[in-house]
Amino acid sequence: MTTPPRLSVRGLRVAFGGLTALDGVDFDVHDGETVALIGPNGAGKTTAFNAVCGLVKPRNGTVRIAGRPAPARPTGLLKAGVARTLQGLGLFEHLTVLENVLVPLTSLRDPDADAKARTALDDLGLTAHADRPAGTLPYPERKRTALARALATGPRLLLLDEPAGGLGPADIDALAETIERLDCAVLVVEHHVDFVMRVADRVVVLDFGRVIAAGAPEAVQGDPAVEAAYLGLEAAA
Ligand SMILES: Nc1ncnc2c1ncn2[C@@H]1O[C@H](COP(=O)(O)OP(=O)(O)OP(=O)(O)O)[C@@H](O)[C@H]1O
Repeated sequence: MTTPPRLSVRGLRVAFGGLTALDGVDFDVHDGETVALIGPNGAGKTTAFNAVCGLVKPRNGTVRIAGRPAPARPTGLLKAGVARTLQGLGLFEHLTVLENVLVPLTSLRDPDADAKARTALDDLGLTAHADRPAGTLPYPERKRTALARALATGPRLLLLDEPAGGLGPADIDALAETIERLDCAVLVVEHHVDFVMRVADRVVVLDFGRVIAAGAPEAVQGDPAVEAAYLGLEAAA
């Protein structure tokens, strides 16, 4: 029997009132693979991400994690080995960096919570900031705190919504190195084309709620439909 993909999305359809945001979207993410979901503004990337996280309820379609229906609640997702970072970061600004990273580990009642949180902080160069309230840190460090919080749980599937957004070149480079070191499955929604081309094993391109191309980054980059829909616009900007 073949192993099911870590994440499998089939026939995903999401509508907001009369607006169809996603219309029959299929994609998979396998263990050890980084898949980027790209597309122009309004293409449906965040909606797809939110449907995978259970934040948006699809009208049709399925989201499966390792062959099982994806849990909708945050703790259920964590137990299924899924961690995510959101565009808005969602940090508890008055809690320290360490306390923020401890939050999901505590909800999982992990007996090694403290050691895992400190290791994640160390891995992301945040140890010196461990006892500072998260809200007092500069944006790149707050963003790394959100990533540390996700990585501390040891996810099998990591979902990243615009991880490079708002970062400068040095921080984007460090982020790419961090992602390249991971051995879990990664789904990343991102606008930054160079970053996507660097970290993604496969790229899925959405336009008007449909998948218009999927494949290796170089193949997708040269696809005329993609150039017209997204990369062309981006290059002309
Ligand atoms: N909560 C909502 N209510 C109504 N319409 C929504 C909602 N969320 C998204 N949409 C609409 O659904 C479509 C897809 O939006 P979505 O945010 O998923 O696109 P995106 O590809 O992530 O865009 P961006 O790159 O700008 O973040 C857009 O037309 C958007 O206006």
